[in-house]
Amino acid sequence: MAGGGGGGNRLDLPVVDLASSDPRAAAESIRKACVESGFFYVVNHGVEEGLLKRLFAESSKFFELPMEEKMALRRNSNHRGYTPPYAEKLDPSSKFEGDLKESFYIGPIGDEGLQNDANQWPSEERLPSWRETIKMYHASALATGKRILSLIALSLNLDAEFFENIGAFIRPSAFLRLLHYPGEVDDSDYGNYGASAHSDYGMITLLATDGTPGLQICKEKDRNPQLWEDVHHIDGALIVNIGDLLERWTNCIYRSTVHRVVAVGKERYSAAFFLDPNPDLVVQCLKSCCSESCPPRFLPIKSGDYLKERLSVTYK
Ligand SMILES: O=C(O)CCC(=O)C(=O)O
Ligand SMILES: [Fe+2]
Repeated sequence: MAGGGGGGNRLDLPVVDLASSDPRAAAESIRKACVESGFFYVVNHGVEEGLLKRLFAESSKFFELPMEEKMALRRNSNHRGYTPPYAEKLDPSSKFEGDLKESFYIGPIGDEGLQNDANQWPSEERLPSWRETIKMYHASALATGKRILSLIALSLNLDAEFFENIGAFIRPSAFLRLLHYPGEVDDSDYGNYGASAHSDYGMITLLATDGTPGLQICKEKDRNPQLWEDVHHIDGALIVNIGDLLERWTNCIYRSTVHRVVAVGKERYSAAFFLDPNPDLVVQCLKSCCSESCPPRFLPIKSGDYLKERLSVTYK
């Protein structure tokens, strides 16, 4: 164990079958999960097992490149590209220089001609099947994310097409973050985190991991002492969690739960897909989630403005 908070209690989160013939029942189980912890699993999610394997293989090929090659693709002003270890601190109050992980961001993928594509890609000579694999995974995760959001809409007694109809998917801000956590760490990093405590910023996150433990959630961040619970891996399932924008839409009925990744002394790979709405979309409390006695807790805000504000405090 390389420090970082130790093991937490084991959690039993619901497993939602996306191929269920009873979407109302699936939506009901999502509602319960979103109210209780903001985390659940999905199975029969439509992302092929072979594609996930290829994604992880390509991810490790990238992170194994020499540091100067990775740094040549350093995160640009459009928030795409490579971030080295220690350059990002998800919990700004952490006493460490930065989180242990290194990561690579791929944003919405532009047209075939790539004129609209602000992404950075490793060269095809170096990693021949990288771009194709990432593009396939991005598209597949986006399709799955939209299906989950239609169930989330049903779970809020809205039409299944609610998010589509308000324009959330016109130019969705869909970012894939490949993550690599080191195995052994130096003594000076004793107690540091792979990813320090944070909530996700947008609508939902779809998380795939290589099965290595480390992810923990804290359902009540203001409780003293905090209770951190392990989110264990289920083969074939993706982990889904609610982000801040859905918490704002639902006036905190659905929870954007704080989570972190502790160092477990073993190398770890994961891929987080953040499905966030069109940046111009105004996010405001749903009518069904407020009343005179329970007024909206947040002012309406443009999705893009909220995400920018949160990102600006995360990076040095
Ligand atoms: O790697 C993980 O398991 C979690 C990553 C995460 O929370 C994030 O990237 O926002
Ligand atoms: Fe996260």
